[in-house]
Amino acid sequence: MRIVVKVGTSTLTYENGKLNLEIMEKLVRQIANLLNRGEEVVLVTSGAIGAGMGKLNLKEKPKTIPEKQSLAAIGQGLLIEIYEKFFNEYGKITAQVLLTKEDFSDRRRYLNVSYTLSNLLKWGVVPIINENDTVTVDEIKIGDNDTLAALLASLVEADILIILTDIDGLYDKDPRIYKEAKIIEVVEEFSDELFKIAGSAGTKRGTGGMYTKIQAAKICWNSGVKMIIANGKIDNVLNQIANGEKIGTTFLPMKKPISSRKVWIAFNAKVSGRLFIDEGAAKAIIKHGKSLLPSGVVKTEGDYDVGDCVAVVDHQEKEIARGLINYSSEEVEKIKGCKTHEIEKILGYKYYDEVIHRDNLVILERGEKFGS
Ligand SMILES: Nc1ncnc2c1ncn2[C@@H]1O[C@H](COP(=O)(O)OP(=O)(O)O)[C@@H](O)[C@H]1O
Ligand SMILES: N[C@@H](CCC(=O)OP(=O)(O)O)C(=O)O
Repeated sequence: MRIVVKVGTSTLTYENGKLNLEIMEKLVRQIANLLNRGEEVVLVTSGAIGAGMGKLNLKEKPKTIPEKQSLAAIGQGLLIEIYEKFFNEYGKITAQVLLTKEDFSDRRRYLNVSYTLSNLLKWGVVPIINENDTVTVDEIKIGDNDTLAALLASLVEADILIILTDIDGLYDKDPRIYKEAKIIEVVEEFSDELFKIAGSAGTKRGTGGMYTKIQAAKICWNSGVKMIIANGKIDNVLNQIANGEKIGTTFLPMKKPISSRKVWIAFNAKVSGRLFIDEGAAKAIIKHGKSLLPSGVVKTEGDYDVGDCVAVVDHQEKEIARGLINYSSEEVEKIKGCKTHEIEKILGYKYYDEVIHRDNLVILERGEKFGS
């Protein structure tokens, strides 16, 4: 079994920002044991900024980017040093991998990451992954490790993503506000409605709270990866999950997940522009699985080239699909609203009949993404 384990800052650090060595040691021991059982494990760890704060005795997370990036640089080294020490005790080898959004959005880099991780796993090494906070600024940032872990789980085609946090799972209401909140044991079918019950981070140290975990669940659901949110403080939590015991909240994957290429288009590719389409075209691509023809395009926005990823927007300005486009923005500007047989007359050439072929189109209806 291939398992991605994500552990959050709220679990790894004490309120004073210092690392919780006991939790880290138990986590490493459990992962080492999973390896001994023959499982493959990728560890996505937060805590660099938190550990940096602890080291400098800062009580509040600083607001400026250079301060946060400096803290990440200080804390990341510390984190890895401790993980290495503990994994060494169990004779396991680790590899630090720091990623940015571009490693996911650039298809070549994406595939390279995938080959390297596959190789590390083949060698029985535990890749320890975090976002490269020291070099990423907002525009090229994934921003939270729940999403990063889900993208990775999809990339390595994991069987399961386990998100360890400081609460027992997803509650039907934010439990800090509602005392009567109940834990949800299983989510069989992902729905965007789930975002409504998600509150923000539980501690000043965490990022994103349940919202980003639900975002992660959406990626996993579409990619065919099971996801579990569980409390990182439960004894032997990873082994219990690997044994199939019911713990926390389980999100089952979609029965017919979308292909890995379409997952990449939907969740990883950089969106370079927007195509506004009419109601007829929206119906044709959503209900009948058709390609997008120039006749349905009403307006184009952004500067994109052939092969770039664009968002497809309906008459209510709702993003309903994403796809790789067959024409540049300048060409689409000229052929929008035209019949396919007119393309050649207008441009003097024709690459394709379709603006986006259905094989390169992922539908995002009601926020859910489906396709073949
Ligand atoms: N519906 C909900 N169910 C469970 N926890 C929630 C919910 N809404 C908000 N939370 C908060 O999310 C927190 C976990 O997210 P976060 O603090 O970002 O942890 P981590 O550092 O592990 O990512 C919980 O401690 C809880 O207070
Ligand atoms: N990459 C950042 C953590 C970002 C993050 O998502 O944090 P968390 O919500 O604690 O999982 C760090 O190492 O500090």
